Amino acid sequence: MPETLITVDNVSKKFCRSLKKSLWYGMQDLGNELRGRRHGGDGELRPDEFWAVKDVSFELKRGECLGLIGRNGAGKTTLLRMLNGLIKPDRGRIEMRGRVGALIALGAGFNPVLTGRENLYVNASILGFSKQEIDARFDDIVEFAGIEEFIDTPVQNYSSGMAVRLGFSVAAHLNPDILIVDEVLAVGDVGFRMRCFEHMLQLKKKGVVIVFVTHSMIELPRICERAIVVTGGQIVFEGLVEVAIGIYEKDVLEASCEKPHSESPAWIESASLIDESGRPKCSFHTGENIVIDIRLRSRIFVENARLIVHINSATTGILGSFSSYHKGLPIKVDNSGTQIILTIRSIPLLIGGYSFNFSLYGPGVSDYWHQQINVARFHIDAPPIDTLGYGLCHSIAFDHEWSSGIG
Ligand SMILES: Nc1ncnc2c1ncn2[C@@H]1O[C@H](COP(=O)(O)OP(=O)(O)OP(=O)(O)O)[C@@H](O)[C@H]1O
Repeated sequence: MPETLITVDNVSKKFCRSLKKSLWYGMQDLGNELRGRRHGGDGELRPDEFWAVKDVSFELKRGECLGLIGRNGAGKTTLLRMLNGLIKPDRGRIEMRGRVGALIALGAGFNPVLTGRENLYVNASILGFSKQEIDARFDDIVEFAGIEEFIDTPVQNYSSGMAVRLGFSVAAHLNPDILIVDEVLAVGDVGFRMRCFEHMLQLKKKGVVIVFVTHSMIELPRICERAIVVTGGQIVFEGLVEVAIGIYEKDVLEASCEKPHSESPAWIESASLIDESGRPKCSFHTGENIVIDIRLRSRIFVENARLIVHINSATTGILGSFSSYHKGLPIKVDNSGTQIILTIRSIPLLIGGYSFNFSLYGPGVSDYWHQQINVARFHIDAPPIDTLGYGLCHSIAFDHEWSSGIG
């Protein structure tokens, strides 16, 4: 049985929205602790306090990689900071067995006035490495970070990308048993991020436990099989990474149905995805046709209205657009309603969550009438792996083929 390296048992952390109250509560808690009483952290919330992390439990064994995903402010960084021992939970227990390498905040753990070299030695010696051990690893760390020229420059003069390069390199090269990586990695350029992923995969093979926070649903399945979705500080899902991504994307795609302006002559009444028999449908496979039933209505008879439809990925934004005007379809609308069918053939999308934006315009350039954002949501299910050809990845399935020959 692989050894459990991280145990998080019913952990909660609360914060206070008001700085003044937070200072006052801090003093109260300290007084209580000195008098040997339980501090306020154990009890219920006091005015202006809220749970940033609530009743979170999970375990990670050697060689496992856990993705932590959730909207902004969901509590991911707070959880990582507790794992790294930077802050104490108010309730619950965290056990970390082994050496922890962490990249949590930009430049975290670095003293800005010290050079990259000095910071590297300070960090490594805090982790228990002798000077000889650091000397032996120094070149690898600096070479991986790709900042040889700047290693004797004070870290305060580093760009954010350079600080992240050094931070990751130090955390990942000092024989960690546990590696904690926050989304700061996103600051690095694409080439560096790819090298980080390669390195993380190698560490994982060696049995290192990785906890990885990201907003990139493309990167996540590359190293994690399991993920936790956090909403409002609580775990709403723990399990297969593909399922977790679907749940997260549903949470991210907030529909916004704008009310039509009172002076708009026409508006979008509804837009829904249907199958061949006209029944609602929201789950598709790569290569299927998608049929959208759009209903418009107007106060007066209008001719030459224009409809523009955008297709969105939950994680990468707008992927493409369809314009009735550019396809030469003049739309007529009256107060008995108009039905428009848009068929998108052989949808070239891979697994993930998607939605549409609909914008209705009049015949004039500035006749903006009505818009609905992130509606008609749908999901592309995992395609058979042989049609995908390169594993699980949230993106577009390009029609392609390979050939090879010798000489
Ligand atoms: N020191 C603090 N004092 C008060 N509130 C805090 C503190 N640190 C974080 N918070 C709050 O706790 C909540 C969770 O923050 P956290 O940084 O953990 O979210 P996150 O999931 O990492 O978000 P993001 O994806 O934006 O980085 C947020 O409402 C945040 O404002």
